[in-house]
Amino acid sequence: MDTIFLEQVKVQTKLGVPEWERAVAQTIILDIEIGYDFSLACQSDEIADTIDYGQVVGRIRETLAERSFKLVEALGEHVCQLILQEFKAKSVQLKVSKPGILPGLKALGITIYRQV
Ligand SMILES: Nc1nc2c(c(=O)[nH]1)N=C([C@H](O)[C@@H](O)CO)CN2
Repeated sequence: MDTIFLEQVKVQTKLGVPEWERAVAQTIILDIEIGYDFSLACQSDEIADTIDYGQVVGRIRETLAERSFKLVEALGEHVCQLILQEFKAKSVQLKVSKPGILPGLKALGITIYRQV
């Protein structure tokens, strides 16, 4: 499977189990691998034949600015479904990192894989 990767995408969103944590947006970091057959785009050289990664980042930032989640797991599922449904991706491998949450570690979070 061909993949498009987006590394260390910084996104502002309201995320956290306690209510106080969801009161203010915080920065989370996404690493995304999108599975898609872009062999047609390799031949045509047309953006219409692949997934426009700029559009993907824009939609993720837009939706996460509007939404609020308690769990990083729920946020991850939301992002995966957005990419699969809106961009017709075949699969999504996603890592969601929350930096600076616990003392003594750089970041924590989840990885999630979804495919159609
Ligand atoms: N498995 C998870 N554990 C925890 C989460 C989570 O989203 N998934 N979140 C929290 C809190 O939001 C914490 O990060 C800050 O108070 C705790 N555990």
